[in-house]
Amino acid sequence: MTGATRGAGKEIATALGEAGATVYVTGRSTSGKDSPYGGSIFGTAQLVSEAGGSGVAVAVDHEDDEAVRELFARVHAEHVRLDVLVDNAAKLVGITGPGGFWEKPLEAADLISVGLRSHYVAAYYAAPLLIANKRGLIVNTGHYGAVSYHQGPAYGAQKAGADKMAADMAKELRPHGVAAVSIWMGGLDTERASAYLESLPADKRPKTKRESARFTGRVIAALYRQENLMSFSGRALIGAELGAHLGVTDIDGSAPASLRYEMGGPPELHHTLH
Ligand SMILES: NC(=O)c1ccc[n+]([C@@H]2O[C@H](COP(=O)([O-])OP(=O)(O)OC[C@H]3O[C@@H](n4cnc5c(N)ncnc54)[C@H](O)[C@@H]3O)[C@@H](O)[C@H]2O)c1
Repeated sequence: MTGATRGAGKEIATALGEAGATVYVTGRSTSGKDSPYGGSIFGTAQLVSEAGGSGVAVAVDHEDDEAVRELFARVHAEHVRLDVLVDNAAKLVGITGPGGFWEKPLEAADLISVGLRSHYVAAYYAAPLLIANKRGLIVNTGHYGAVSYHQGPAYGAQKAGADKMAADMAKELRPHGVAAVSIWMGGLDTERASAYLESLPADKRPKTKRESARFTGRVIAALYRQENLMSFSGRALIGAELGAHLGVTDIDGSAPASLRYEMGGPPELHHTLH
């Protein structure tokens, strides 16, 4: 689980812990004090273990290819097998706020590095382990911004790129029984997103119901258990629709709403699944 000190990654990791998984939790922060949003790899690893799994904190900067190689070498040395890679680490800096992309910090483009290139690098080192297992799943955390305007061109390129990367990886991994998908999440009340929304005037805050990233983690766990896992491979999937298909509900028992008709989406599940 990459990029799991806080936000979506923390909740997805915890849900995988609920499913009994050993989860290698990556990120840079070991103290939670180096980000305004808090959160550390140790904090998340503890949540995974408290949820019923086994959390392993590994400090990894996903800009550092060698650190990523060492991560998977460690997974191999300690467990030999790997079932699921969730690629989620994302450098979301300078993206939000008013103005055109040229008026915001150039750092926004770093999302292509940590958020897209980093997904490729993690999958590159994870693939041999997943292939050796003869069954596996790579998930890129995604969003409707892949097909509609959301937070500008860097965000859109990263989201569309992550979907295409999953599709093309899926083609090459299929003969090995390894699936690759993107799962689009709706609006989440993460620490970073909540701080941003609170900075907006009340009438500018989105009215759509939020979903939890724990839900996404539960959907990933359920997807991995499907006998027909490979029939999902290569697709961008709206988490709310996939959850409904797999019978997964959110932590409050509700069914998150698909935002397909507000924000666009990929082909509907029932069009291509059999
Ligand atoms: N928050 C939402 O509402 C929402 C909705 C849909 C999709 N998403 C997507 O989910 C993903 C995660 O979003 P989030 O809201 O949890 O963001 P976040 O900023 O809260 O979390 C990003 C994670 O990536 C980590 N990270 C950043 N740079 C890193 C690096 N160099 N090395 C290692 N880890 C690094 C951070 O430490 C953090 O753990 C993003 O792609 C985002 O666009 C978010």
